[in-house]
Amino acid sequence: MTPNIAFIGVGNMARSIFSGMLASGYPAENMIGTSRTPEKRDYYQQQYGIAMLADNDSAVTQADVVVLCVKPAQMQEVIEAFSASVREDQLFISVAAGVELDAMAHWLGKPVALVRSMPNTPSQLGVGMTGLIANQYTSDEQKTWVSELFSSIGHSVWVDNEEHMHTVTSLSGSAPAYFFRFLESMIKHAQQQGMDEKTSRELASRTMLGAARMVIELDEPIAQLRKNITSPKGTTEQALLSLEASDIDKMVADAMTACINRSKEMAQSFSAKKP
Ligand SMILES: NC(=O)C1=CN([C@@H]2O[C@H](COP(=O)(O)OP(=O)(O)OC[C@H]3O[C@@H](n4cnc5c(N)ncnc54)[C@H](O)[C@@H]3O)[C@@H](O)[C@H]2O)C=CC1
Ligand SMILES: O=C(O)[C@@H]1CCC=N1
Repeated sequence: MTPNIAFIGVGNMARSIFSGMLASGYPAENMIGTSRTPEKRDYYQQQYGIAMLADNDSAVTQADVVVLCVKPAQMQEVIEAFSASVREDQLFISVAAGVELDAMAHWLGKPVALVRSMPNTPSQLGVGMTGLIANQYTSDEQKTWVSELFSSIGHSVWVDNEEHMHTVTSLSGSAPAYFFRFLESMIKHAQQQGMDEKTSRELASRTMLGAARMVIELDEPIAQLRKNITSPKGTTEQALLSLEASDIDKMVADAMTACINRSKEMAQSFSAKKP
């Protein structure tokens, strides 16, 4: 039987997950979403055909699996408000950055299966990348089901140490934004050279896609793929020398460290809210 899934707090991430699931054939009649905003409820219900409710408690009651998609700062209040309706046969999956299993288990108040995930927005196209970790009440069967769920919207990896979720956030959860930012700079510069936005966007973004596919599909070191493009005394060499002069390793390490530090800071502040 297909499990009923409730998405608590439908926004960017919930939409990315359920639209990917719908595209891979998960039935809309087995999905419920919640939102406090009437316009959003109407929009998602009409656009995606899933039932949209205002009441989290009612959505949780109807669900076999509950996907918690509110912002990290809202998680405690939202979970505690429906915790009386939690059943021990349910599976909870959180997508929130920086909210640890321990804190969520405490707010849920019962020994329930709980998975912390860190997905990303490419999930909406079925090419997401998700990091996962489960608590001690999650069975192997439930873990397999969760792997299958995230496989339907891309790829997933389990980590065995929750500390690694900070690194996952910096490598895949937040990272589409770094790549978008890099593309924005490239497209802006091409436009400064007089090329129109549409043409520059197509050239740069299809190149990013092609480069990523080469890394994934060809069994070659990334440095070798780079060297294959870099003719001695050629054009690429000059671009790469310029990136090295700007200390690209440091720039990237600083950005990832800032992401990791914020994730750790959030984990600390949410766990501190436990009595
Ligand atoms: N956007 C992204 O790329 C990623 C986001 N995440 C995580 O996903 C979660 C959601 O992020 P976004 O979707 O970007 O935020 P969002 O703001 O687009 O979505 C959150 C939604 O929750 C709704 N909401 C707030 N309080 C509610 C309540 N009491 N009852 C029902 N709905 C309520 C809001 O109206 C909003 O539509 C966060 O915890 C974030 O850390 C994780 C990975 C990637
Ligand atoms: O920026 C954030 O906090 C969320 C988590 C990963 C991507 N977006």
